[in-house]
Formats: sequence, C-alpha cells, structure tokens
Amino acid sequence: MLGGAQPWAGARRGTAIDDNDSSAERTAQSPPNTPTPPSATGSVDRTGFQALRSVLRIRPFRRLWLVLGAASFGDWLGLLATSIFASSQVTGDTAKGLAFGAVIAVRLLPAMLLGPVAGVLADRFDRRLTMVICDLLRFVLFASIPLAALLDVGGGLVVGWAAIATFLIEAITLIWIPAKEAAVPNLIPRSRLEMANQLTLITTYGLTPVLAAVSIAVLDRSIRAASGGPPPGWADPTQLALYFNSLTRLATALVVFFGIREISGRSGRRESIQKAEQSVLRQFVDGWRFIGKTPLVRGLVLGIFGAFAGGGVVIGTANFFTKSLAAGDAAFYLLFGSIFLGLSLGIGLGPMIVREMSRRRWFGVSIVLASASVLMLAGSIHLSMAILGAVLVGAGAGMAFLSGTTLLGGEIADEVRGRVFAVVQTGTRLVLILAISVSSLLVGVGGSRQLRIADLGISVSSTRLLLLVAGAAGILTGIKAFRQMDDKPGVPVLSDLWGSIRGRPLFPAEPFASTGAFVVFEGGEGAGKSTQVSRLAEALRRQHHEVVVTREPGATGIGEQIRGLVLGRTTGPDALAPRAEALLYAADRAHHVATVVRPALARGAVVVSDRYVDSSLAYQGAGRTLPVEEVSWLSSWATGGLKPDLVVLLDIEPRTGLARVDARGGDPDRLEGESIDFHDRVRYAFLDLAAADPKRYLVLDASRPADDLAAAVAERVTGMLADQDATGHPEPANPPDVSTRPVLSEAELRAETKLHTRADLSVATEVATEAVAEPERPGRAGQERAGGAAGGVELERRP
Ligand SMILES: Nc1ncnc2c1ncn2[C@@H]1O[C@H](COP(=O)(O)OP(=O)(O)O)[C@@H](O)[C@H]1O
Ligand SMILES: Cc1cn([C@H]2C[C@H](O)[C@@H](COP(=O)(O)OP(=O)(O)O)O2)c(=O)[nH]c1=O
Repeated sequence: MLGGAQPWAGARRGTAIDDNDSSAERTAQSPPNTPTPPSATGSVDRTGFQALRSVLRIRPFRRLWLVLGAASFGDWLGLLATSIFASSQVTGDTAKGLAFGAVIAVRLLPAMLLGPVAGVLADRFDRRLTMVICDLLRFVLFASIPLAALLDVGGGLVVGWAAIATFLIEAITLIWIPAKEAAVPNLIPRSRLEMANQLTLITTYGLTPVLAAVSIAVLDRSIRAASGGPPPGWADPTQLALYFNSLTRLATALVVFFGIREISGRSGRRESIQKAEQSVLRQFVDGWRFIGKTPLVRGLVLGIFGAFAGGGVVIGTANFFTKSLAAGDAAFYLLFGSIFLGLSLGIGLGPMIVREMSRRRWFGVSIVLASASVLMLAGSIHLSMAILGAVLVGAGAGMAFLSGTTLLGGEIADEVRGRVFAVVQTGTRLVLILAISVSSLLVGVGGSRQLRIADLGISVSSTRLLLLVAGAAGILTGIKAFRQMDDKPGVPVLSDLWGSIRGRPLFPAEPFASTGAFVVFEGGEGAGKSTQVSRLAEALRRQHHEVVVTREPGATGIGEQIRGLVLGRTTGPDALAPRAEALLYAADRAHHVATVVRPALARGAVVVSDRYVDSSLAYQGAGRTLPVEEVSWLSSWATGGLKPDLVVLLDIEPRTGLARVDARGGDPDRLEGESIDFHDRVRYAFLDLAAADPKRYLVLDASRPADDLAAAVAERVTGMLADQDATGHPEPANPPDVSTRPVLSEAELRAETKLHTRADLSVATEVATEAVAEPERPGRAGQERAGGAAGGVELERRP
C-alpha cells in the first residue's frame, strides 16, 4: 500500500558498484538459452550475512534503501496520522469505523482510476526524473495538509483538503512506484535480487510500521507531558507526522536526483520514439496482453492476486471471526498483527529455510501454505489456533510475494516492466479492497448467523464458511500456479522441499530421448542375478531385440579398476572407509551410465544390468548404515536421474544365497564376507525399495527353480516392451524451462558450473513391508523401439 512497499526484480544490465568492490562482483551478461541453475539466487555458498553485505556494498542500492526506509517510515506515520485524524473528527464506533474505511477508500481509489496509465507513464519518461518530480509533489502535498489546518479555515475545509491531498498523493505514488520498480533492478545484479527484495520488504512491512506506531505513541505522550494537556495545534503528533512524511519525500527526491544517477535512462532511444507514437491506452493493453500470453507471468500475477485475496478475506472477516471465538476487540488486533508478523517472518526467514529450492516451486508452495492456513483459521476452535493460522497466512503470503515479485522481475524485459508492475500494483490493490469489502459485507449480512445443514444438527457460521471457500479456492490456485510453472517436473515436491531445507535440493532428470528399455536385476549374493540376466538376454535376442548386457561395478575399463578397489580384500589402514566405498560405486555408475547405458538406450537397445542404484542404497545405505537419502542423492547425481524401467528383485534368504556362492567356488569378495546381519539388512532394504514403488518392480522368490524365474521375467519384460510399442513414439523427458538465465557475477558463474549436472532422486523409503504387491506394468509410456537388430555388447562376467 505504501510508496516504498514494492520490491524490485530483474537486472538486465551491468550495474554501478562501489569503488572498492572486487571485479568478481561485476555482473556478466550471459548467453541466452543456457540452462538456469536450480536457484536464481546464486547465493550457493553464501551465508545470509555475507549476502546482505554484498547487496549493501552496491552503493546506489544502499543509498536508495536508506532513503526508502526513511520514506516508508514517513508513509506509515502519515497513514496512521491520517486515519487517527479522520476518526478523531467523529464520535461513535460505527462512524469511527466509517471514517477509517473512508481513508482507506481514498487511498485506494486512485489505483482504480489511474492505475492503468501509471505504468505507461513510468515506461515513457526518464525514470529518475519521474521519481524526483513525483516526490517533490508529494513533499508539497503532505506538508499542505497540516498547513491547511493552521490556516483556521474551518474543520470541514481542512478535512476536505486532507482527502483531496491524500487522493492526489496516492495518484502520484502510483506513477512513482512503477518508475522505481522498473528502474531499480538495473542497479542490482540479478543474483542478489532476492536479498535486495527481502531487505526492502522487511524494512517496509516489518520495521517501519512498528517503529511508526511506537513513535507516534511516544510523541503523543511526551508532547502531552511537556505541554501539560492537549498539545497546541502545530505540535499535534498527527500534524508532526505529516510534516515528517513530507520531509522524507523531499529527501528521497534529493537523494535520487543527486545521488543515484544510475536510475536514469530507459530502454533506448529508438524504442522511446516508437513508444511515443503509441497511445497510452494501447500500451496498457499491451501490458495486459503480455501478461495474458506469457504463461509464467500469468501464473505469477494470478498467484500474487490470490495471496492478497486470501489476506483480504482474513482481514475482512477478522472482526466477526473473533466474535465467533467469543474473544474481544483486542483479539481482532492480535489477529491483524499476527498477519503482519507472519508476513515479515515469511519474507525474512523464508529464503533461509527453503534455501536452494527452486523459486518457482517455492512460489506455488507458499500459496498453498497461505491457503491451507486460511482453512486452518476456518476450523479454529481456540484463539491460539487462530493466531497460529494468521501467522501462517501472513508467512505464506509474504513468501509468495517475495518469490513472485523476484521471479516476475527476472522474467520481464526492461521495456514492459513498468507496465506489468503497474498492472500488478493496481491489481493487488483492487483485489485487496474487493476481498476486504466483499467478505466483510458477506459476513456482515450473514452476521454470526449459523447455517443449519439439513437438520443434521451441524451448524457452521457464515464467517467460517467464507474462510473455508477462500482457503479451498486458494489451494486450487496454488496447485494450478505450481503446475503451470514447475521447473522440476517429475521431482516429488515434498522430498524436494525437505532436501532443499537440508541443503540438498533435488534436480529434474536430465532431458534425454530414450527409445530403448532399461531392465535391472537386483538381489543379494548368489540370488541368481547373473544367471537370470543371461537367460533374459537370450530370450530377448530370440525376439530380435538389440540387447546390451552389463553390470555394476566394473562394466567399463575405468569400472574394472574401480571394481578392483571396492571388492579387493584390503584390511587395516587400507580398508576402504564406507563413504569412500559409496563414492567409488557412484563413480563407477556415473561412467557406466554415461558411456554404456545412455548411448545404448538412445539407440533403442534393451539394456539389462546386473545391479544398479538400489545396490548402493541397500549395501552402502542399509548395510554400511550410511544415511540412505545421502547415498540416494549421490547416485541420482551420478546417473543424471536415469531410472530403470523395470527392476527385477530376486529375493533370497542370505544363508541360501551365500551357500550358492560357496558352492560356486572362488574367494569371497569384501562384501560377500560380511556378517549375516549385514546381508539381512541388505535384503530388507531391497524389499523396502520395491514396496515403495511397486509398479517399477518385479519381486520374485529366488529360491524357485531358475527356469520358473526366467519364464516369469521374460513374460513381464515382453509385456512391457509390447506396451511400449503400442503407445507409440517417444517423448523426450520433459526438460526444464531454460529460456531465461540470471545475470551472474564471474565468481557466481564459476560456482554455477558446478551445478550443471542434474539428477533425479529415486527416493529411498523407510517403510518396512515384506509383502510386495504384484506389480502392474511399468508406466513408461511413449517409447519406441528399434526392433529387429540382434546381438549387442555382452560383457564378460567376472572371472
Ligand atoms: N534359481 C536357482 N536355484 C538354484 N541355484 C541357482 C539358481 N540360480 C542360480 N543358481 C546358482 O547359484 C549360483 C549363483 O548364481 P549367480 O547367478 O551367479 O548369482 P548372483 O549373480 O546373484 O551372485 C550359481 O552357481 C548358479 O548356478
Ligand atoms: C553396484 C554395487 C555393488 N555392491 C556390491 C554388491 C556385491 O557384493 C558387489 C559386486 O557384486 P558382484 O561381485 O558382481 O556380485 P554378485 O554376483 O553378488 O552380483 O558389490 C555395492 O555394495 N554397492 C553397489 O552400488
């Protein structure tokens, strides 16, 4: 609502920086169409404090932040002063409420009337001059309100002028905001945008409103104490607040004019001439069209509107709601305050909590959080629950606002940014006032009346019903926004969130077109994997499939050397540490997938592998008791997220399997020599993995005769291949949107190259279920096979 309230986003050009800044801080223009790293914040190795310092080191930004902070403080003082002023002119609760409402209406009216043109003006003129002229006008107008009161022209005229001046100030603010929003991203490298937004939002919504409320209260008390009664007209705290507000605007104008010349300029002369030829209306329509035809921007704008609507409904119903909890007026202020508290918590702590989570996903999740909290409010039976709900509504809305505006700025080109932000600005105000007024009207009409549901003896107050509907609608909006702009399709959101909180976000599978099929055999020692691998390969070749038989570890030259390291029986100080063992298996796997498995799949071959990722989860995770999610993350990183189409798990009692290995002869390797307990843990880990994803697994009792097993495997695999043929041509795995890329400093570019390898996580599970459902056909639709080619690479079994 206030002048300094909006964050900014999206730096496109290099930025002016402090003289003592190192060259690594300079922004680099990156080529288009290179992949976006999982987080656009670029603050991978940065602590929050370092990031804050690096943002504040940018001199123009630092100046602007300081002066905007002061201006925001002044604006809050002004807002409080005008509303107190207005309600002090009348008596009676209803009239006071009306007067307060009228102030809000006067503040919001310009948005409805002028919003459409504001952004166009911001894009049309030099942004620095626009900001300076707007602030000079606001300086004069703010000062005119208390000055008019000194003129002794009568209460009516004073109130009338206050209303007109407020209207004008708001109208000017509407032009000032888009100018600032559109200009300031050019001051900050995109990688630091989020921190910059955070800082501004916290200053505007967290620090300054509280400071303003406290200041006005302290001022009031001290003046009363000093003058020993009601203060003289000129020293009235509300009047002083307005003078102060006026002066902060003068300060902003001066600082922007003399101290932040970098804001000047727009998107080039040629464009400005072209644009001048377009009509104002035309440009506004263009702004809307841009939003309408850009799905991501549309999703962001709708999501931000949704978050504000939710907040509006909570504010609009709060009064009646506290009544339904049989709580008093104080409870209303408590709820109101809780939303603001939540807002600053969400904005301040949110990024630290979700860390490297994709901002697009975070946006959707935040909206769902805010809406689910509205539902929680609807169901609150105690004030404490309602307060928690309100804090969470605020936190969700704050995080959606922060991630939404940061993303928005990054997605929108410089030349339309002003218009789009104006639409957002106008829209949020409209949505907020509509949500507040419609919901308060609705619950006002419904009152605390109870709706009886079909004589079932259940009654629901209309307030709660409204909150319920708003919450449900919000959740749907959030899910829709999430789907529309998900940049990690296929990565489970909760594991991703959990992984991100713990500093290990998950990545989508590497996009790659596979026309083949990937079958993996897993199981304990002596389960009969090698036997069944050869049997399946023979069967498939008889059906004229190209088959590549392979194994882990040791399918490649490098793999053979790694195999020697992991399976050699070394003891004492040379014994392999569990983490080293896990890394070696992962290294073997990375090379194996890159050089054998992926090329074969891309050719259309059926790849049959003796062991894969699950072996690491079972042996290094459950067996060596390394944290399973970490081992899983490591493997998914190594494989770029490549998952098998089918895992055949040959389940065997470890003693039976080891006896078979003994009978086969030869020296037991390091792992075969482990205890029975170890092998038991491995066995149950395999079964758990199968239980967690039954569609992908065929679990067989490996004590059955080899022929039976071979028949069961062949039947399943043949069916799977037939299904794939029937469903037609392949689609490449859904690649992430790589159309935009943040501008990064050289240091960040170096850090970012580390992030390029992406992997999906095959989530390990702790569910211990022995009974594994008979799986359905594996669900990898849309695959095509190059049938007919026989032969393929057969890798030797180990000697
Ligand atoms: N279903 C089965 N029943 C009995 N013995 C089997 C069966 N499958 C394989 N074997 C034998 O068990 C031993 C281990 O089999 P192998 O296929 O090498 O297992 P893995 O590769 O799982 O270690 C071999 O001697 C093999 O002949
Ligand atoms: C692939 C893989 C294997 N292993 C172990 C399991 C086996 O004991 C050993 C390699 O097995 P291998 O000698 O091929 O035996 P098997 O005939 O039982 O398949 O490596 C792991 O511990 N982690 C892994 O990721």
